[in-house]
Amino acid sequence: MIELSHVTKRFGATLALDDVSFAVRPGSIVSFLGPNGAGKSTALRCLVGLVQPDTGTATVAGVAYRTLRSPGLVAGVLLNADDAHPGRTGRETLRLACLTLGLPFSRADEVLAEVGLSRAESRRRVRTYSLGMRQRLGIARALLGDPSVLVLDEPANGLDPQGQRWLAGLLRQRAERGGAVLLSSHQLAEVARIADRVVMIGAGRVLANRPLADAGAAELEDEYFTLTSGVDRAA
Ligand SMILES: Nc1ncnc2c1ncn2[C@@H]1O[C@H](COP(=O)(O)OP(=O)(O)OP(=O)(O)O)[C@@H](O)[C@H]1O
Repeated sequence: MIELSHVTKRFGATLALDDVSFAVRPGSIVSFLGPNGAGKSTALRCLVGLVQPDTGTATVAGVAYRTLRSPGLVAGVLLNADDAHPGRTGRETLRLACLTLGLPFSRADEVLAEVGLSRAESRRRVRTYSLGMRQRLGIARALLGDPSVLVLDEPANGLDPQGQRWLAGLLRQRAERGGAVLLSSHQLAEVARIADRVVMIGAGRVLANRPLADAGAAELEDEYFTLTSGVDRAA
């Protein structure tokens, strides 16, 4: 379970989040949608303890992320595909993470295969990776501890169409195994294909929180533009 409850966050004069509440239940995929500056990343950062809400609570698996002893075993997080050190290989990056999480090195090779990074690619330095390859490495890092919660900021960014389809399948598998998946996205077609629910946010406020059911990309696009058209950027 992922839960934000009445979260408000102000940066100086900017009200980035205004009484934001929503939950992601086990077994479901929720997509977080909103214009640039709407507050999506701030909400995700609140969830993983990188931003402290002014009021309200943000929890994963029922507790504040920063109180978890081995967070990577509970919640897999991808906030920025450029987190990995450019001078290390993909495999070294994951092996280091295995050490932190107390996992055997063989787990690094398992997730590398799962995200489709080949043996040769995993032995190249991250600075030589394309955006899509860095994104796959970031997803591998999030999956390493086989967590029941995934928090992913624009995970499909840079993935080719095959990669996007692969990601959709992977996230669906995690949800079917009882995982709670929260991802932010700007790609409406991807959201319509992947998610069970959509939470739309504008100027820090939740504008809609509803199941997607059979809604297609066109319907979602209409709703998105209707809801966000009158909303100013966070101010
Ligand atoms: N550390 C910070 N200091 C000052 N303002 C911030 C900070 N972090 C975010 N903001 C502001 O808070 C608002 C919400 O930003 P946020 O990054 O959460 O939006 P977003 O929905 O993720 O946008 P995008 O789609 O462009 O990634 C913006 O006005 C942004 O400028």
